[in-house]
Amino acid sequence: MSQPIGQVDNRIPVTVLTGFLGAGKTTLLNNVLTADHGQKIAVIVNEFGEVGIDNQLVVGVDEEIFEMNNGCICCTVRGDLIRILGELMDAKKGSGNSAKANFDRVLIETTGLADPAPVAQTFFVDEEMAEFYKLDAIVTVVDAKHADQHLDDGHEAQEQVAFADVLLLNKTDLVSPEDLKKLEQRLIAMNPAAKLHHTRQSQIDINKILGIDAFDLAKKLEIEPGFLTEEHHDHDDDVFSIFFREEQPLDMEKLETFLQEWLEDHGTDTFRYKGVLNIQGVKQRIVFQGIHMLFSSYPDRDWRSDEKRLSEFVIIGRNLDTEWFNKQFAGCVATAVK
Ligand SMILES: Nc1nc2c(ncn2[C@@H]2O[C@H](COP(=O)(O)OP(=O)(O)OP(=O)(O)O)[C@@H](O)[C@H]2O)c(=O)[nH]1
Repeated sequence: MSQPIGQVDNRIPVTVLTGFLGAGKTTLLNNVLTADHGQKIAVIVNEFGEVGIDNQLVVGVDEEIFEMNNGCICCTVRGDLIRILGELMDAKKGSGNSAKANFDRVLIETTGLADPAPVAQTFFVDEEMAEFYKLDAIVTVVDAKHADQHLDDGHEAQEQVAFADVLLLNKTDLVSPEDLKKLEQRLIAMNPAAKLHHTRQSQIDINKILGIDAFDLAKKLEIEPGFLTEEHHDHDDDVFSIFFREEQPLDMEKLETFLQEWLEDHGTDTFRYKGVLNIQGVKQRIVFQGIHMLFSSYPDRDWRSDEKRLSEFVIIGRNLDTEWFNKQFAGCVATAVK
């Protein structure tokens, strides 16, 4: 909803952070949350899969993180999004839980499988939402290494690029300058209006992504004339997730060996795998990150004495053999230390 000319727009700005699985959204979110900007940001995180791993990977800061799991923000959990936004709005207006009122902008990280259009739609179709919130920009993180594959393959990645107000062409360290140029041209052809920045580790001056007043409803209606009225359910139904949880310590080598074996033949269909692991003999949590054939792990903070040590791991992709994975995971439990 636009404001009459001359009237100050006091609405709460909302930034929607999108980008395909593993592109660098959580990395960007962490950069924003740790940057010195003095703003209070209410963060809403949505993950595909029953259990969120991202909430464990988001830096510990004052901001409250609202999690929405078990579904995709653009369909099954859109009700959750509206509820959380409603609660935040009530708190700010003084009629709700005052503990939630301490924010001056909202940042929504969507799952990599989400179509941003219905998320954006939320801020236009409901009058109360539209009066209180203003969609500031849709920021799409693009994985320079895997973008061509994702754009060839799926509708969601294309929508994420087409709907962006800002495109962060991330992971520029993983591709040659020639490939980067080609990809940049492809992105510009798909969405000439978006501002495009090259990034590594999603490093960007936050003034280029927050408070930029870039969302232009008229332009979005040109791309998708049914934007305000249509139901958007263009999902690739073949994509699903497998979740694994184990309280006994794991053997890292066994985990890497079976993943390697799987990826040799199924790397293309294995979009994203990640987890926080309890590894035998290691006093830190091990964060594991994988995207197609590329994976790595690193020690994070020490396990705290007041928390349960456990491993949680999720794999998202197509044609995943759930039975095989469950067996392999179970086989990764470390044998007792001698
Ligand atoms: N080489 C390289 N790796 C990066 C870069 N940016 C992020 N990564 C890594 O890519 C992996 C995925 O990053 P995330 O920020 O978790 O990606 P995401 O988009 O939040 O992932 P999902 O929420 O699972 O869709 C992590 O291991 C990051 O450290 C980069 O510029 N270069």
